Amino acid sequence: MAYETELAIAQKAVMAAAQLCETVRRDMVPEAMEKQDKSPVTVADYGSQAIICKALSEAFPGDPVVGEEDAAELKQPEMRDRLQQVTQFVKGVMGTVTPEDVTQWIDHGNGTPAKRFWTLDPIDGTKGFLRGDQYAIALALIEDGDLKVGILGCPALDLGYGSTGLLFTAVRGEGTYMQPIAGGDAKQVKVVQPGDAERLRFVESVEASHGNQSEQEAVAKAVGITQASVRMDSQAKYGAVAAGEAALYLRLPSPKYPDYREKIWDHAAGAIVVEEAGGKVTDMYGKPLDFYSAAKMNDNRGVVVSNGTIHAEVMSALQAS
Ligand SMILES: Nc1ncnc2c1ncn2[C@@H]1O[C@H](COP(=O)(O)O)[C@@H](OP(=O)(O)O)[C@H]1O
Ligand SMILES: [Mg+2]
Ligand SMILES: [Mg+2]
Ligand SMILES: [Mg+2]
Repeated sequence: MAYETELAIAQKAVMAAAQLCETVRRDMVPEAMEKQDKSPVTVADYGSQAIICKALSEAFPGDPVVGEEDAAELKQPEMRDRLQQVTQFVKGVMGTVTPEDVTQWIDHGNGTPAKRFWTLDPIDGTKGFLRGDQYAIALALIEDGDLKVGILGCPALDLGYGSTGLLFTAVRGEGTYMQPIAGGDAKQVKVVQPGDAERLRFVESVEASHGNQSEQEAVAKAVGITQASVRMDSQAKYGAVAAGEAALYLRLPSPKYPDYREKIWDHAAGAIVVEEAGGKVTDMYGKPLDFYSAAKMNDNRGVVVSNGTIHAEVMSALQAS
């Protein structure tokens, strides 16, 4: 199997990060700290990035990591208690560590795209995490401009499989697998097959400002989806499409933020998980997502994720609208 070592190490790291995130939600009411761009971050986002970056830096010291968070704010003197808190949670998962270790590991995630690199969202859907809803830990390996490995940990996702917490893994050319985070067998998953009317559902963000819900509804209707959307935070939406529980995920630019550009860590892991399950991922104009030029996907607008068979129809509906 290709990328066996990468997958094993990344999967173990994502599992450990998931354990930290769930511990934070169990032990405290996580509080949002505000980043410079006004978006929220929590001790769990920092702890998760520390754990995963440590594992990657040890196993693959030459690979840059393009992660969402950095430790600049956490290193400020007035943040000492917060850093202490993050350190305690990281300790709980991996034993002895110092605050300096933690900030160094987090900053290992300040890399830039290269011939081969990882991209990491330590908690995708921080707002969902804070609300007690869905969130995901998303890690992907990009080589020569192509997604090669993706790991998507969804600690609060169940999809009716009887155990809460699902992990999706994908290696290019080798399919997508889903397994319970709590332990158990991995099974291969496939997107919705044509004609499966019951699963012809669409998913979108809970946060209205992360998309354009009225246009998303109109497009879904135009391609024959009659059920109301399922709203879900984070890349768990990609998991739902990969597992065949939804046929479409629409993320159209919010009219409130016309200049917003999607970030690679918000889509990389999810995209390979869906593609390897037989689905298709493009921007709203049908262009492939650019995961290698920069952290911001400057030349893409919106994201459309489908089971593949309805993709062309969705593109026509978008053109018409
Ligand atoms: N105006 C906007 N349009 C699209 N995505 C946005 C956005 N503002 C923030 N986001 C992204 O939406 C992600 C959450 O996605 P979702 O809405 O699917 O749960 C956030 O990831 P983080 O939570 O990792 O910061 C953030 O990167
Ligand atoms: Mg964020
Ligand atoms: Mg994110
Ligand atoms: Mg995040």
